[in-house]
Amino acid sequence: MALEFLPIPLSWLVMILLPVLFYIYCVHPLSMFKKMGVEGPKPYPVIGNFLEFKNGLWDIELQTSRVKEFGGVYGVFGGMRPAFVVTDREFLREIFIKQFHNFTDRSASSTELEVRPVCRGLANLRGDDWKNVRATLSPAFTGGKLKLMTDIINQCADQLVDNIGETTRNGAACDIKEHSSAFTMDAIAAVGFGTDINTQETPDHPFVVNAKKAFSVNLKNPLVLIYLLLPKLVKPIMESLQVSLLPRDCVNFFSSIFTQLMQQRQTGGQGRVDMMQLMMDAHTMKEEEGGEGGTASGRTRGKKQALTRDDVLGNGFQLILAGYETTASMISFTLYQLARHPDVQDRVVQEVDQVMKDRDTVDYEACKQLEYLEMCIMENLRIYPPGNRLARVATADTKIQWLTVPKGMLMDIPVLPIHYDPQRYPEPHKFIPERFSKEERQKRDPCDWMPFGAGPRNCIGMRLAMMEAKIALAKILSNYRIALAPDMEVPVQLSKFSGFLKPEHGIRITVQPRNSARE
Ligand code: HEM
Repeated sequence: MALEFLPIPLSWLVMILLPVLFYIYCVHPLSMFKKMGVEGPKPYPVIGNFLEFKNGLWDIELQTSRVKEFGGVYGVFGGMRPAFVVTDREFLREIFIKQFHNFTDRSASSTELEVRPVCRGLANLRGDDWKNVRATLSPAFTGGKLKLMTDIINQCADQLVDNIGETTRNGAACDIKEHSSAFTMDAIAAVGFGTDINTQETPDHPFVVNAKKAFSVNLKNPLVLIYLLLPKLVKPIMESLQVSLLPRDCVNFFSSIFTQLMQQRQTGGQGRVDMMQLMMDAHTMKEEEGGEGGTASGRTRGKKQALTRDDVLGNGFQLILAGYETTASMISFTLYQLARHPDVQDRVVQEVDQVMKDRDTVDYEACKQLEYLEMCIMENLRIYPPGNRLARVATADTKIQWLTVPKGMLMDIPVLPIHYDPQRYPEPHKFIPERFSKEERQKRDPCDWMPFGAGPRNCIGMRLAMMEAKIALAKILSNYRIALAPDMEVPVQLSKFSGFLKPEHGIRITVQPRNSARE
């Protein structure tokens, strides 16, 4: 075909233009790091360095070898998106703490999907919007509020102990990951949102089914892959179709749950001071201001921010999910470690017995006294962090030592090579709780242990998660001696492409009721 005004046929023009465009958009940008004098593995057009993940996201050996080869700061392309991979201690301190004002966000507006209500969750917010919503939600996690939550969490933990007893009757093994997940779901729903859903009794409860769907997103999903490779290109399409990375039915389920909860709280409330109520108070502030349509600046009052309906739905959804699988992994993987190290288990049991001698419930004070248990949990989180990457985006052009960081650049922080660095942790594959004694912790750099992130934008739920884990573990160990089931693989096989820590075949344990149980 020839267009009259063209000197050459259109097909020729396309054949010339396509390679030129391909070069401009997919080849030329890949020389960026070379020009900056930053090393890194060789990227390929379109896929960038995605082949680095061909063996999965939990390949400790490969990630550690990359740091050895290229150093503590190197460049990669996630698809066509450039990022600095940072494990150097000084650089980490600059990003997370000293220059936090230049790295407040986790993703850039040009790549973050604006699909409501998911995009309104705290973890996705940027700039002042993030700062204000964080100030609104933070009071839900103070020591005073945590104290009020211990009774409910203890009740959930009692149910957990009973359920373990029930499943393991006659010496059968149980998957402690499944039990822990049901426990953490009940606990977060009750303490955060005042709903008693009792998923421990009903394993196929819609809360569990839908929450699991939210965690099933992984790199095998073609939609995720296309978005990861070419975010800027695919973002407008996904936004116009309102497609988020999470399954629509799961988003719809939780949106309808939180809409009902909002209605309940509006018509009388339940008198609780929990995450839901803090959000509702901030939402009422919104309505007093006259509607839902305000801008971030218009919605700001002091530091706390009035929340729209989407804000409440997005954050409700995110808080439930953030506190569910992560905390369950922490509990079940710690039990896996204790089962593998009977001598450590003995010491924890001794401490638990001592602390629980005059108590029925693991109260706030007891949690503080369970110091050796805390060391075990922390060492387990070093070896098995529930998430393995952190992210920050430069919100302004800046410099860190010799490195020029342009605005919009993604800083990709892989937690595994930091946690398995023999300089930071000699014999890194060994489970040694003593690494987290008070004295050792005081000596340690804040960016050497990052299962909960670091700096002002670290995990908002860290203290709640630690408290839940201590209560559950103390209750289990007061009642049972635990061992790995004969069919449990050692070391535990991880689900390679899951973004969150996941045992491929569960964590199977057997239990022996202790004589001193519930004396
Ligand atoms: C073992 C349990 C948990 C682990 C390992 C964990 C881990 C993390 C990590 C690594 C981050 C990112 C931090 C950063 O970028 O520096 C994060 C953020 C977050 N976590 Fe957790 N988390 C856990 C439990 C919880 C719980 C129980 C809640 C709430 C109920 C929660 C809510 C959040 C929220 C809302 C954010 C976003 C914070 C922000 O952007 O300001 N997490 N968590």
